[in-house]
Amino acid sequence: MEMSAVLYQELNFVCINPRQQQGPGQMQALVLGFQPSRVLNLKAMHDTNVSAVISESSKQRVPHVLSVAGSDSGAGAGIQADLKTCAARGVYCSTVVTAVTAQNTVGVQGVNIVPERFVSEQLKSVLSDMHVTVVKTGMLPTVGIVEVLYDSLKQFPVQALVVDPVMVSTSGDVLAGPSILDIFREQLLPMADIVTPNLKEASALLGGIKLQTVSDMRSAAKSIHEMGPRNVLVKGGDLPAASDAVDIFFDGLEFFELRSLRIQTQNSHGTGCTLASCIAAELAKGSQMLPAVRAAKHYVETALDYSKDIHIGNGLQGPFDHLCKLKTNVQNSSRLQRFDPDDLLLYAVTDSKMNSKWGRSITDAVKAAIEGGATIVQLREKDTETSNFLEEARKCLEVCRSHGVPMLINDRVDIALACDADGVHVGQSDMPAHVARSLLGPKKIIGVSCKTREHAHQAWVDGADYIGSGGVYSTNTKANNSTIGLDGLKTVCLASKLPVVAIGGIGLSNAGSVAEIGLENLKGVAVVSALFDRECIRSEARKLHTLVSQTMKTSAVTC
Ligand SMILES: Nc1ncnc2c1ncn2[C@@H]1O[C@H](COP(=O)(O)OP(=O)(O)O)[C@@H](O)[C@H]1O
Ligand SMILES: Cc1ncc(COP(=O)(O)O)c(N)n1
Ligand SMILES: [Mg+2]
Repeated sequence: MEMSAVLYQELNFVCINPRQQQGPGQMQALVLGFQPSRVLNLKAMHDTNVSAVISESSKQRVPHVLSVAGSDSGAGAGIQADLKTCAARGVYCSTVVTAVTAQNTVGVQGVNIVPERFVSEQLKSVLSDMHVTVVKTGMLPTVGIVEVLYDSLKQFPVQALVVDPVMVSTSGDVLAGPSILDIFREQLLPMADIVTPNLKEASALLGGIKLQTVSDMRSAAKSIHEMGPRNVLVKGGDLPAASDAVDIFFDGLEFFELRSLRIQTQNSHGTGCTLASCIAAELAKGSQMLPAVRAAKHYVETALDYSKDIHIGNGLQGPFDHLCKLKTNVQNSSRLQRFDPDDLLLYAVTDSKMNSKWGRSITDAVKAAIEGGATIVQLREKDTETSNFLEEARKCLEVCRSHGVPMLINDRVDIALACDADGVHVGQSDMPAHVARSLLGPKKIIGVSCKTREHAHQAWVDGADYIGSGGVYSTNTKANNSTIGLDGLKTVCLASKLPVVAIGGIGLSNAGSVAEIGLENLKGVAVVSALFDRECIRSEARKLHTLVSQTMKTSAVTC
């Protein structure tokens, strides 16, 4: 069973229709992290026929999102935004139109609701034939339409359901009235893998309470989670006086505060639809939930930034350009976000020997690590020739950028400069951090390996952004590396104000002990073999992410 799970995952989710592949479908659902109860109708897997799974791979089914939403004639939001988002993310998108709106940059001038029997007919046409991976919902204007959707999903189960509970447009026009709230709470939310209300929608779901602060958003996410969805994202695009765009993600156990720069623009019509369809697209490609949400937030930020000055229409709510990446080399432009110490939580460090041992490219390994939950990546390629390294670094950077994950280069400042990586990590015998800083400039991230108080102090003086401290335990990825143990790690943490990531021999068996030392500036663990010397990088990353984030949270409370 375990073996099949591993093999199935490495096939990159080719078999995506659980109705036709009940055994492997169940397996895939588990690997993707969706609870079997959500993947309706699936039978327990007793005897996975691995060869059948492999032959399925030759069919090359594409990841497919079905958008069940309203049409926006101005094409900034609704079905049109979903189609463009999925296209931009390389995912097929089919559509079931629930309403046709006459809408522009001024507001919504009219709404024509599609009769529920015809919504049902559209759902049947698509779901009975087209191997949908993920359903994303937007404007669901009547109780009857929610009912037919619920029935269709029971009849034709999919791997995940993303619910954007659209009620009011950015312009303030009502798209679905309060009459749908009960059925949302009772039927749709308990079935959802994630629900993504904005402030007004979260307030409506909770009976009209006021939501004005990030702390209110946390309480709202918790209360909405009690209605049954597996994950909740309360979006803070409309948070008053917020300098960052802050969203709160809650998976029932942990809260994550997802921040990005707030782009100064009027062209923010359709951000919610775009965010939800991008989450759906990333899930359809095999991503875990939190990395999918992070990637979607980064995509919205990048597209808003690219489109901040475009001018379409005379109203206050302009559309933005979802396909900006096709027009310029936006994906290779610099990261927008500042360095966030919380990015150190699960720090993946690559190793060329391990990748060749398992027959993987660096890019595939990095992609799997990110999809499993790695929050920052360092390319540490000691045996790769410079030209190959640069080529791979460019490919990896594309993957990292599209997920909003920072990518650093170990030691090689030249490679970091040549590919415009987000920064470097230097050891005590590499280029001094202050020299790297003067070459890379103030915006890049610089990390320094430190074993002692003195190293930590020097890193601060040199203008480093974080410290990598270790080896905490012994490791065979670094020859002649002395270990400092948990005590040495504590000494370094206490000696510095810089955020610290622990490194050296850390894996599932001991990451918990590291994370529970409970010092405020210990922000995460860096792992090499525990990810890249494993058959299934994605599932190892997922397990490590859960372990480290939960342990850190508990220790932070008790300290
Ligand atoms: N000006 C902005 N700059 C950057 N991100 C933004 C901006 N406005 C909204 N967002 C982000 O867009 C996403 C959609 O949020 P929001 O606008 O609140 O939803 P909705 O469109 O449903 O009202 C969220 O991730 C939010 O943080
Ligand atoms: C058909 C349709 N669906 C959804 C929205 C919400 O988008 P926004 O909140 O950005 O106005 C919209 N305006 N129109
Ligand atoms: Mg908005």
